[in-house]
Amino acid sequence: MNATMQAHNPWRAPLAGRPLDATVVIPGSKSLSNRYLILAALGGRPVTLVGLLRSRDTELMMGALESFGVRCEPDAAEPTTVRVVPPADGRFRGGTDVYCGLAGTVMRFVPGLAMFADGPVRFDGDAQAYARPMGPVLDGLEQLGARIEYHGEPGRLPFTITPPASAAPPDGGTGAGPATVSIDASGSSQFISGLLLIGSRLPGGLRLVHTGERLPSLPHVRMTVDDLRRAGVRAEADEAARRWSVHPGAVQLPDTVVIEPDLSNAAPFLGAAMIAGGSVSVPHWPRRTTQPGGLLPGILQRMGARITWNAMAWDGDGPAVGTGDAAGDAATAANAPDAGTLTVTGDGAIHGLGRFDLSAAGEIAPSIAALAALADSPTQLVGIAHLRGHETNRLAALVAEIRRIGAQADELEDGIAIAPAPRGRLHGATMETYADHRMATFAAMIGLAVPDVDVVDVQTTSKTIPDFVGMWTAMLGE
Ligand SMILES: O=C(O)C1=C[C@@H](OP(=O)(O)O)[C@@H](O)[C@H](O)C1
Ligand SMILES: C=C(OP(=O)(O)O)C(=O)O
Repeated sequence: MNATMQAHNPWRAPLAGRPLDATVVIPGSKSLSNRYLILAALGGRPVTLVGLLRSRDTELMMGALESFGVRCEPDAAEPTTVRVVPPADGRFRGGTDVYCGLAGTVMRFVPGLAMFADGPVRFDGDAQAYARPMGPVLDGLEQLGARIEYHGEPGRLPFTITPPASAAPPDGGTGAGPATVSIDASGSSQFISGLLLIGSRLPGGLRLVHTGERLPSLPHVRMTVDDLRRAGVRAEADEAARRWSVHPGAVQLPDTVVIEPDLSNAAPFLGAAMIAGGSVSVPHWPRRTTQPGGLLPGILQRMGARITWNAMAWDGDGPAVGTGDAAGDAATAANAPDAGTLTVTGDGAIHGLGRFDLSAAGEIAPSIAALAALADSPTQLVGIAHLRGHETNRLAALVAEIRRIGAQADELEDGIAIAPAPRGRLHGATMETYADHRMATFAAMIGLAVPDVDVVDVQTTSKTIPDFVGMWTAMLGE
């Protein structure tokens, strides 16, 4: 079915007929995949990425890198293994076009690479991407000496970046000291990550100051710092002062990097166990992670789920090795593998969260909102004003779709208030998805409990999941 037919033929979300008993293998993390692709491109020798996400956002990233002269070579037998070969002279090709689609990680991370191109680079994306904020990351590049020409609205796609002659920032060009850049990243953590990723390639390194009141998605900034360190870069964070610094030097990932599953994309599947009852297991769940999806087990537990990791109970922060024998517990913890199987078990009862700050993990808000709409008490998700600049205005979209099925929801200044109705009072509807992958998985979750839910353009899930419908129906045993 092509995209036009999809739009006219919504997908009937399957109702869960019985409790679940499924294991779901989740593809690689979008955020880690696109960071490692960039760090590999900035290196001096090839890197093999194992478990790379192959979906629209990572294809767009690889397309962008290839237009700069980087080679991305998927393994013929295993396409999620990709060898990234940076240009021999370390210089990116300019005079080229980058298409960002609707991918925040492409539109906010790739402009920094244009600093090292040998000519101007023009950036464009989906019409809907023109609404996403871009200004602060581009202001940051201007502070580093780039020239930005906006072809539409200032601070938005499309635009052209002309790099400085030597990627030498005006105030740090001699390499004597770091360039200092001040930006307001309250609209997206990706503005910070996009600048930190290139900091070590600037002659004197980079000192970055966030001037705004709020900083969303802090785990994603920590992920960037962690990944830079993995690539041998000295990076420091003073989160209290909202300052980061990256020392100048080479970027080189290990020869092989294994990518964790996308824990945020696990949310609809794990949440399904709570809605339908029964269990859903996700293998390869890391014991420790920088992904914000690492907060999911704790949140789902609070909403009433029973959680285990490798058959050990979850204590809110991680696997509890609670046998009561302290010495034995310490030994078990030390010997625990780096990854194990996370299992969520539910009985259909879901508790609201009350007032809950989700600023650390805004990208899982749609999945939590689906659970909240089916819960037995209200939830207010706060700290997520910046969701208005995600793939769509997610606060408005969630309010519209929750009301459409007969529950109550209202936009707050920095979030959404959800007042569930008893499940029997909810009713089916054709649910809009606004070209937003997470609004499609939100609708699929609702459809597990509410009959006759049709999902418009379910294919939009391919932004970060290559075969959502196949995975969902397999989970349901259909
Ligand atoms: O750096 C990243 O990989 C991401 C950061 C977050 O962006 P925001 O800070 O704009 O929410 C997140 O929502 C997005 O899905 C991925
Ligand atoms: C906000 C998201 O994506 P992006 O990387 O496009 O910002 C998301 O995946 O929820």
